[in-house]
Amino acid sequence: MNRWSWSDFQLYVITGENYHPGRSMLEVMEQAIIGGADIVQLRAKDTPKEELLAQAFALRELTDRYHVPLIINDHLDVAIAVQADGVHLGQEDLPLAEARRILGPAAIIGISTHSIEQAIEAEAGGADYIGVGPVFPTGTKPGRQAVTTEYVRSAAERVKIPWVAIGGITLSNVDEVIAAGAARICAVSAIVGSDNVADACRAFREKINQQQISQKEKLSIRINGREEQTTAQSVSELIELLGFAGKRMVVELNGTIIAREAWRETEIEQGASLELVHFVGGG
Ligand SMILES: Cc1ncc(COP(=O)(O)OP(=O)(O)O)c(N)n1
Ligand SMILES: Cc1nc(C(=O)O)sc1CCOP(=O)(O)O
Ligand SMILES: [Mg+2]
Repeated sequence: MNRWSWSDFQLYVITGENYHPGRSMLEVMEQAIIGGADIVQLRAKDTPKEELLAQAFALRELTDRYHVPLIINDHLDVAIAVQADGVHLGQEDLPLAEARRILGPAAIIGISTHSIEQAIEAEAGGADYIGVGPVFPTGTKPGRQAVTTEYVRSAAERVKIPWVAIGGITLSNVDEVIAAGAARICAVSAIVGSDNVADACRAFREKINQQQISQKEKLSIRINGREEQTTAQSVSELIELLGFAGKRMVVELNGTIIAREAWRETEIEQGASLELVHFVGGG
């Protein structure tokens, strides 16, 4: 069965009421969902509990209508009261083990991490996903040191559970974050502060999808012992892309010499190993 699972999410949108004066949290988040937010978090740091609870009930009703998972930031009691799908906890919030004990195995528990050590600890502790950030400095969390795309790169290499890049991510810098290995993006200001929230979400999703398509199309191969990525599908295409077209070459593919006449129909597959010898000069 090909069912969507919450962990397939690509775009995670968090509320940020200060960013949209004159528009309600609900209308902004509905636009975010229409534009493609596939997971939503209620985060309202300075809102009194009673008001927060009312917002959570309203957002639960909205997210249920669109079948989008709802995460509550910090407050387990609110998450339980509104039957949210889970909670998001920071390094200084309730410990993960306590939250799991209270919420049970079905709840989605996300943990903020700011280093690979914290990521590994959260993964080992049973987190369902982690936040990786802040990638860039952000006014939403002023004074926090940016972890840079270096941490995104380490997360891409080492974290096995779903993880989402967060912090100062905009349409102008998201390509860098995706190029560093992020498959999931989270944003507050760049989305809820946008004049057209739905279009902002569409644009984020488009960027995530574009990068993933081009990553998928690339093959990892070895050329003369070096790891390379290529879009070439045949030996002749590879020779052209490398700028050797028309040159005198010997091509060995996976230990077999390939005659020039066979270059066009000889396919290059994932993991192929090539030795390319280019003869310089005459004779
Ligand atoms: C998806 C996601 N990642 C990180 C955070 C930040 O959580 P925390 O460090 O607890 O900070 P506050 O949001 O509580 O100020 C998040 N909320 N969501
Ligand atoms: C809430 C939050 N947590 C972060 C973390 O790194 O843990 S960064 C962040 C702010 C994200 O907002 P914006 O998209 O406006 O930068
Ligand atoms: Mg928190």
